[in-house]
Amino acid sequence: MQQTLLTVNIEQLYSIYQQHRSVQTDTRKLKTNDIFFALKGDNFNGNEFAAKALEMGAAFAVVDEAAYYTIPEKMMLVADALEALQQLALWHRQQLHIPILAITGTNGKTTTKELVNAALSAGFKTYATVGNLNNHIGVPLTILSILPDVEIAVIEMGANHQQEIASYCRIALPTHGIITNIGKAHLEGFGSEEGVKKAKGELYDFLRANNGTVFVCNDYGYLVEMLKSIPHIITYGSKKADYIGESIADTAFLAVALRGSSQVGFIQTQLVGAYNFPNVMAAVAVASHFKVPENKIAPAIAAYTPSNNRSQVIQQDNNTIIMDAYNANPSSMRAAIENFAGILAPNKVLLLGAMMELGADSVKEHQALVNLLERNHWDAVVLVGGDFKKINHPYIFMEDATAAGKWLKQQQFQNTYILIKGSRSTGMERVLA
Ligand SMILES: CC(=O)N[C@H]1[C@@H](OP(=O)(O)OP(=O)(O)OC[C@H]2O[C@@H](n3ccc(=O)[nH]c3=O)[C@H](O)[C@@H]2O)O[C@H](CO)[C@@H](O)[C@@H]1O[C@H](C)C(=O)N[C@@H](C)C(=O)N[C@H](CCC(=O)N[C@@H](CCC[C@@H](N)C(=O)O)C(=O)O)C(=O)O
Ligand SMILES: Nc1ncnc2c1ncn2[C@@H]1O[C@H](COP(=O)(O)OP(=O)(O)OP(=O)(O)O)[C@@H](O)[C@H]1O
Ligand SMILES: C[C@@H](N)C(=O)N[C@H](C)C(=O)O
Repeated sequence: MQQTLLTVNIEQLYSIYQQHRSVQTDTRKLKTNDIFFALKGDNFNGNEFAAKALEMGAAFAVVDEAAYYTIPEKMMLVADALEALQQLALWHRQQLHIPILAITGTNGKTTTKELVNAALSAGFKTYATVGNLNNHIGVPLTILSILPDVEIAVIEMGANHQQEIASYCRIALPTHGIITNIGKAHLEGFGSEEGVKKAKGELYDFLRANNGTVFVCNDYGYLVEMLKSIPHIITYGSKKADYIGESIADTAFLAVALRGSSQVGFIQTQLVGAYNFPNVMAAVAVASHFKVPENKIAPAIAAYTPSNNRSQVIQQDNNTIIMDAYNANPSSMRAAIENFAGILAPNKVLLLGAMMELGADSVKEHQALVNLLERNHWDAVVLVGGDFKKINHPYIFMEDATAAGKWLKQQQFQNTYILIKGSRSTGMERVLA
């Protein structure tokens, strides 16, 4: 059926959305009455699934190829289904008169988002990004999941190139923002750490131009330098800040003692690593600012347990395994190794997978990690795959995580702390499979 491509009739689409309030881009996850958006990806053309989505019980489908506009009464044909999804999200955002806190940064976005959401939920009806649905599809899907009774929303924004955070801000219209930190990740797309700073700074640019509020870790001079002309600034950190805490991290799990006038008190977290200190403090600052009762903040943060191989602690026989295999980049690797070095434990072993998406800096960054490792004594170090193969080091090298796992089983370590970390695609969690 030949049809002219249409621009989005946003009011009609919004009226359909208001009847169902559930949007899906994947037939494999479809629920009855979802509105299906046919996206194009590397492997499939979502348009091919639109009719099937309706058969499966979708209420409506948005397609962007005329050949698939086969059931006009239940379909809308638009020029670009992804753009339609983003426009619908913006329209919905404009109907929500609530604070929206955007969180970006190199490391700790998901953990900070979860902690902030946990702390805010102790006083408000909240909605937060699920998992790390933080990109050009995930951000609009997150906004469209905010129901009318939500009082505050927390939205994670990821990026691997310039102008990406700016584009998400134009959809989410955040009123508040956090850049967790700036480090080395996705250098392939950002070019350099300076490029990462510029890209993450797009959140501050938006808040600066829109009378927004920034929560910032005052310990990071490079973030403080970026705050010029931000209308409202709330600081947290280990000294000289609106919310001051002390990190107590001599066991695997971080504890934080609040100082100054805060009544939040002492927080025993279930998070490994002193590097989670600013993530916890961000949650304290946000919840306190929004006036969540102070006696409810510490229990809410303490109850949060990480998942999905993000710094999870696993007891196996009498060994303690820190499974941090969700992702890796030079900054988070450095933080994890330095934290591991500081843990008081008799025996320590590291299995580290290669880091991805580092472009021209990749070999240099892998070499820098080896130099860092060499500053400490370890009982064993296994480096796995990728650019670890291209550098000189005194450690064991394995081609992949499966081989590293076989090696680990043969060792029969006792009373040992074992750190497992690597980029997503190295799948270092397979070491324990
Ligand atoms: C487009 C899409 O949603 N793809 C998802 C799909 O992938 P698959 O390979 O199977 O299919 P296609 O992409 O080719 O599919 C085209 C469409 O067809 C649909 N479809 C396919 C088969 C079928 O039987 N029925 C169908 O309806 C399909 O759903 C598509 O709409 O499935 C995968 C498995 O579930 C998904 O992983 C894949 O999702 C992609 C990756 C995606 O972008 N999902 C977002 C919702 C999201 O937010 N994902 C996050 C990861 C975000 C991330 O990596 N963030 C980075 C920084 C951001 C960088 C940004 N520039 C970028 O490039 O993304 C970070 O470091 O944090 C997540 O899933 O966790
Ligand atoms: N504040 C921090 N500083 C350095 N590294 C951190 C920090 N917080 C978390 N990490 C490291 O990053 C890993 C992933 O944490 P998290 O998922 O919260 O980050 P993220 O920025 O959301 O990553 P992604 O965007 O890939 O989901 C942790 O397991 C830990 O190794
Ligand atoms: C998983 C993705 N968000 C990410 O962090 N990528 C880095 C390069 C990784 O694979 O660890």
